[in-house]
Amino acid sequence: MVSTTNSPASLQLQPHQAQLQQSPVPPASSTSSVTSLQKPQDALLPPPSTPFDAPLVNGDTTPPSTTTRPTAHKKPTFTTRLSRMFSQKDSNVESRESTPRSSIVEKVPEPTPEEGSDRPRPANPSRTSSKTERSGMRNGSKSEASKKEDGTPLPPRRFWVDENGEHQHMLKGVKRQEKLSDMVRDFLGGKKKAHHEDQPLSLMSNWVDQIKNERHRMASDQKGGPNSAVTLVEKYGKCQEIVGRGAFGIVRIAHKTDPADAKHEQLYAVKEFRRRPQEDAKKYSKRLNSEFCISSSLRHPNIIHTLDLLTDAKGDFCEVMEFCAGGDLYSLVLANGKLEVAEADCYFLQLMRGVEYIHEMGVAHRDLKPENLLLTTHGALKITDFGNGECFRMAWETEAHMTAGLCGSAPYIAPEEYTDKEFDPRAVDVWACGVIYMAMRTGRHLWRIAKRDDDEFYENYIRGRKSEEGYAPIETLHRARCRNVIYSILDPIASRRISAHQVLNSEWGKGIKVCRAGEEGL
Ligand SMILES: Nc1ncnc2c1ncn2[C@@H]1O[C@H](COP(=O)(O)OP(=O)(O)OP(=O)(O)O)[C@@H](O)[C@H]1O
Repeated sequence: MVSTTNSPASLQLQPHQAQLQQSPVPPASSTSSVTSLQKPQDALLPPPSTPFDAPLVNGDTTPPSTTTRPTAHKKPTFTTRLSRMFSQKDSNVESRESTPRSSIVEKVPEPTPEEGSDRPRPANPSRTSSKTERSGMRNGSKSEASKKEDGTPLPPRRFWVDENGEHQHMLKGVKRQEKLSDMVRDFLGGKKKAHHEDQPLSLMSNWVDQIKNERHRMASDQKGGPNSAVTLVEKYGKCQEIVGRGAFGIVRIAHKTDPADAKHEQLYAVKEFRRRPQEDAKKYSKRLNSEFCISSSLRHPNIIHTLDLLTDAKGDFCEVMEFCAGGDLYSLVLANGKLEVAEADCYFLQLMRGVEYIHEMGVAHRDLKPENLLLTTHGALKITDFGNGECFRMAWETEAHMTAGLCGSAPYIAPEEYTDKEFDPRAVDVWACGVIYMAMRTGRHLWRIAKRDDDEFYENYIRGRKSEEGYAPIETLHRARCRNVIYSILDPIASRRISAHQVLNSEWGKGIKVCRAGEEGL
């Protein structure tokens, strides 16, 4: 039986994590120097960080250590490794299936002859299945889990399965942020520090500098006060609390009172764009317009709904979006450690639906990462931040344009981006989705950077995926059909990688249950 609650965070290692630790991480060289600052979740919080994030400019072919993207300056270099949080119990027990060797992902492109040995690995036929394991979590109503045996209240559950087999999410962004604040306080106060400082792939690594940096920025923000543009305020209400920070902008909640019912407020997220250093007015407005043009033309339950682009009193552009009160996926994983299997699967499927949709529309995101996946309180996932978005096919075209250059955050960047050759931007989005899925399932990154010479974890992966044993972190995904899809997504040969459409049509993809909120985007 598996708990479905927000289990108390602990610092336990999972087996594959222990295994990972045995491999010393190469000294933080190129990757550490491009570590990027992550977004804070609210005004109280320092920005959570992934240790190896490196936002890189589209078209920038310099190595990550010398990224030229101005946004990288917001994210300081970190070498300090802090602790991470893992669920105390292994709450991710999932079904083990016996799948015949031939049963791999449907419609997975056939390997090219020269790559024949490196293909989605067959299932281990010795794996057994069990009904209990298949359920993957404790069933029951929300109230059922509200008290412990001794009568003391349990923390509210973020995920559970109803008796009818449907699951539900209940996310409290603010609560999670409080938890993160506590963690920050602990770290600053010197508590819990040493235990896992040296975990190389921790999502929690390298916080301290970010915390300092964030405090500094918050102090300077308070001087300017909230956005006060009349038109913006009139249309969407007053911008108040900060819900997030990006590279050069902050995101606030605007509260608009319903004219028909003064008791009701409509909330919007307002992203304020700041000009990057060395960005002239023309470039600035072009950047924002292209982000706005892309995002406002997309309508899908799993894509953030962008409503408007306005300037505020200071002349800064502000993008108005629907507000997602559940926070972002990064904070969820950071605060809770690895997610439940069905929970992660639900988010993953929503992500793939969003990605399939944008690809059909001729748009690649090019910066998919948990920070850019927003959640509603009921668990609808929405892709946001099209600042690096790319139109690879115009409406009148049938063929996709290839692209070149590094773009995104290091742990999520596909290997072909490090080559001089042009590549399909859709495939790099799909690669990032595979890394994101693994982050949800393990609570950590697979590697710092997908470069064999620079990252031992990635090197091990490339070797492992060809071997009978497979790659340990992926092998912990007990369902063969799931593993096969993940291996097919994380195929280092981009031309062979499966598409979002194929993921959705795989045996595993078709079997994933999405919650109602996720179906409807509510
Ligand atoms: N619509 C929204 N609802 C709720 N929170 C949001 C919304 N949009 C953004 N946020 C929060 O703000 C954070 C920063 O937003 P976003 O990624 O769009 O900024 P950015 O400047 O483009 O970031 P970067 O360029 O660093 O990737 C998000 O990670 C999220 O936590």
